[in-house]
Amino acid sequence: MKLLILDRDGVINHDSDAYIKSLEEWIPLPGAIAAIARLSRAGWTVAVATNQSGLARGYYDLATLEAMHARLRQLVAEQGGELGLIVHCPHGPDDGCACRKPRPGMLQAIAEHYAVPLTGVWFVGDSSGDLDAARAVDCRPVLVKTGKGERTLAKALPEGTLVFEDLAAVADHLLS
Ligand SMILES: O=P(O)(O)OC[C@@H](O)[C@H]1O[C@@H](OP(=O)(O)O)[C@@H](O)[C@@H](O)[C@@H]1O
Ligand SMILES: [Mg+2]
Ligand SMILES: [Zn+2]
Repeated sequence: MKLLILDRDGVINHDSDAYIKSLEEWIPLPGAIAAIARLSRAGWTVAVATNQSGLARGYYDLATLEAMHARLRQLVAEQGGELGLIVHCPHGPDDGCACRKPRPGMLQAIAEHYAVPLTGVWFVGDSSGDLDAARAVDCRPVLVKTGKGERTLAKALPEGTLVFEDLAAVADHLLS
């Protein structure tokens, strides 16, 4: 099974230090929807693992988050693709959950859902927590320069991290 796991904010859609708090604020990055659709049409299963501490912080509710994800699925479907499982961590930094990145709980949940091993599966993110979560379960850490990627690139990267301009470039590589 060709499985690719994506972070959401800063990889699929624009991110903001003020959080993405509404459907109107959820704006796909250039080429991101097409990248997911291209991969899906080529037989890849594309899943998402996203921290959403804004829920715990009360910035938005679950219905709003689900509206964003319904819009994401709709946009991918309009380009002939299908988005796989979306897993989110609703907790805050002090909740001590197992799912908030850099903990790998969401990656493990995705692997269990599809009954596949995580070793070598690419996890594409824009933050250090994404890369560390990948390393924790032997996924391949992949950094994109969108979202917080340039800030992340300015720091030391986990061994083996691959770097791409954006999600479109990741798709181009995987489909080449
Ligand atoms: O990149 P993913 O995992 O899809 O989602 C990140 C968001 O949940 C938010 O995560 C927050 O971090 P804290 O949760 O406050 O540490 C901040 O970085 C926000 O700018 C960002 O929008
Ligand atoms: Mg992100
Ligand atoms: Zn959590």
